[in-house]
Amino acid sequence: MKLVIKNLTKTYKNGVKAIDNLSIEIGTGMFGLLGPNGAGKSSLMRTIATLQSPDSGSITFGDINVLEDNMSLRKILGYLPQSFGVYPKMSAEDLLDYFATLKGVSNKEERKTIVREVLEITNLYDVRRKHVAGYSGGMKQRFGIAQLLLNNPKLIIVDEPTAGLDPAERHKFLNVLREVGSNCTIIFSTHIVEDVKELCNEMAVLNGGKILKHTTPQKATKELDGTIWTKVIDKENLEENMKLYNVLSRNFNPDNTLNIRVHALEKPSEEFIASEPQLDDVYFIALKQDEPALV
Ligand SMILES: Nc1ncnc2c1ncn2[C@@H]1O[C@H](COP(=O)(O)OP(=O)(O)OP(=O)(O)O)[C@@H](O)[C@H]1O
Repeated sequence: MKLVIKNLTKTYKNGVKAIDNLSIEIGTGMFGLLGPNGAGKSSLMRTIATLQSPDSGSITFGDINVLEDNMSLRKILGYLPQSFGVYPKMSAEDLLDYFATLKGVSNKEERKTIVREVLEITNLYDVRRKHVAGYSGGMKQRFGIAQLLLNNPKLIIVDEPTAGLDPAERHKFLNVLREVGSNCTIIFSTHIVEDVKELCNEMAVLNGGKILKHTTPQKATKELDGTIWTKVIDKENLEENMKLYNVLSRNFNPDNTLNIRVHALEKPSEEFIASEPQLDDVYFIALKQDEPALV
């Protein structure tokens, strides 16, 4: 099923336009929504999840007119907000059983089956009797996925789920999403480029409430072939290099020198070395092109 968003605009009461005439189509699979803090990711996700109304525009998912028929969407929606709040002192198994009851699974045996299934998918079966309140950050996020899977959703929205997870937990979490994502639409927001690279078959860069680029990770990096260059510089020379070249990013080396990455159609000068394009480059180029020109 396809999610189709047309001319969506959302302005908050304080006057901030968080979504600005945004249009996009998202098909089945893992879709990564990449953007810096304040880009409008959560605003877009909350609007799709029917938790807030836009000023104007339309959203459809398959045959469902999302803005006019909230309930039909909610039945097939799984949503994991940025922070899920405080968990009661209940075991994961009991809490999921309770959530399943709330979601309308009234038959006890049916609940038992679905709860076991979602615990297994999220790798929490062995710790099902532990209190969710005592889970690690990564386990809590996987529990978040377990709860949203209870109604077998066709559209899953997860808002920055890897923020604050250590590398091992992040890896486990992404594996769970990968497994879940094969036959539904998952929209996954993040400011970690690596998440999108590892997980998503499609992606968009969002900033200022607008889609700056909609592409696939493979296509986007291929487009940059032959245009990314690196050079080692002394940190004192950064400003000068920033003036001369289109510097996308810089990293410190152990000897306190800097490695700069530059975008240019031709080799900018002799000292530069050609470099393989990375998804980070795609992200920084999209954001830079959106910057107002410096006067
Ligand atoms: N309830 C609200 N009332 C007023 N302004 C808001 C509200 N929610 C978000 N904003 C503003 O809207 C803009 C977009 O915020 P949003 O949270 O959607 O961005 P985001 O990309 O999810 O950022 P983050 O990664 O920091 O969560 C920001 O300028 C933010 O301050």
